[in-house]
Amino acid sequence: MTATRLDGSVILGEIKRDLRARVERLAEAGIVPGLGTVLVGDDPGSHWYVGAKHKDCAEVGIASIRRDLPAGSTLEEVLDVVHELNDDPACTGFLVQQPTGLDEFAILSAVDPEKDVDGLHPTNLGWLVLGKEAPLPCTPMGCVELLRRYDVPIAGARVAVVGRGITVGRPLSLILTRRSENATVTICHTGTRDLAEEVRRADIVIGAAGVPGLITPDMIKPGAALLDVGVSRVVGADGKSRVAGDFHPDVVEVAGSVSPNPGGVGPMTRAMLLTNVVLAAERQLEQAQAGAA
Ligand SMILES: Nc1nc2c(c(=O)[nH]1)N[C@@H](CN(C=O)c1ccc(C(=O)N[C@@H](CCC(=O)O)C(=O)O)cc1)CN2
Repeated sequence: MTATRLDGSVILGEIKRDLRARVERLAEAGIVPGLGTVLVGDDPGSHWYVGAKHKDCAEVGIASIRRDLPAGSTLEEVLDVVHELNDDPACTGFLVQQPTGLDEFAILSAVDPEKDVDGLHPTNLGWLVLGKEAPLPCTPMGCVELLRRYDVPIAGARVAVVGRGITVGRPLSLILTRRSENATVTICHTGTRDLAEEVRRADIVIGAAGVPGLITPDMIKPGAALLDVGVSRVVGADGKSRVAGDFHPDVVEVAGSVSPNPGGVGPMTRAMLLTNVVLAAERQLEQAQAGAA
């Protein structure tokens, strides 16, 4: 079987084109969306992610506000920058790049929920639980959008989400069980008695455990769609570091479709971030127009 490649880079390009048109319409109304990022420390991966986000913004016409803090910054110093961005009218939405090595809950809670383009503020996660509209987390929405764009049936599908983290596994399972998605979801984690059995039943498998090669070909139902969210770094026999996903590479022999890694869910995470920034700006325009009427 030759698995279809669920190419996130191609979809990122399409989404950027659509967003550029929406940003132009906002500009006609006098609004320039602005994305703020807060980066703590000198982790090369985090620097790459933040740099990529600002490059994406430039291509779409979104202004960039970048606050880089040195390693060893305190929680208070990070919170000062968060409060500054909460109050900055040029900043439509912002995020604090994770991990910071600090109290992530205190940081997430300090972000103005209306500017929370990561969709990870407790209030916004609460709205998701309640089924109300609010900014949605970027990686989970990226997974759903990737499946939609490649016409992978979601309604009625059995989905195994491997990983129960706050940024991916848990919110993704909530999104997939909304009426608009209508999937049946099993969340697998370190306490799952028989991972292979749970995964083998699934039409769609999301690997979000961060354990390289955890999900092997014998666990895959023939024809299933696989999304790899794992971004562990391993050193190969050549001594070079590379990204290793949660799926064993040979799963392509059994699956119907597979997201490459890199090039799958990562670019979709960036696409959803841009979408959240534009949506936040559109909401702010609507509120301003309603206030003026
Ligand atoms: N505040 C947040 N922090 C983090 C998030 C997040 O959603 N919000 N997610 C991850 C990192 N992340 C976004 O910030 C992210 C991950 C991957 C990519 C990406 O495009 N990856 C490329 C390959 C990169 C490589 O070669 O290493 C790909 O998959 O093709 C973008 C953003 C943790 N922190």
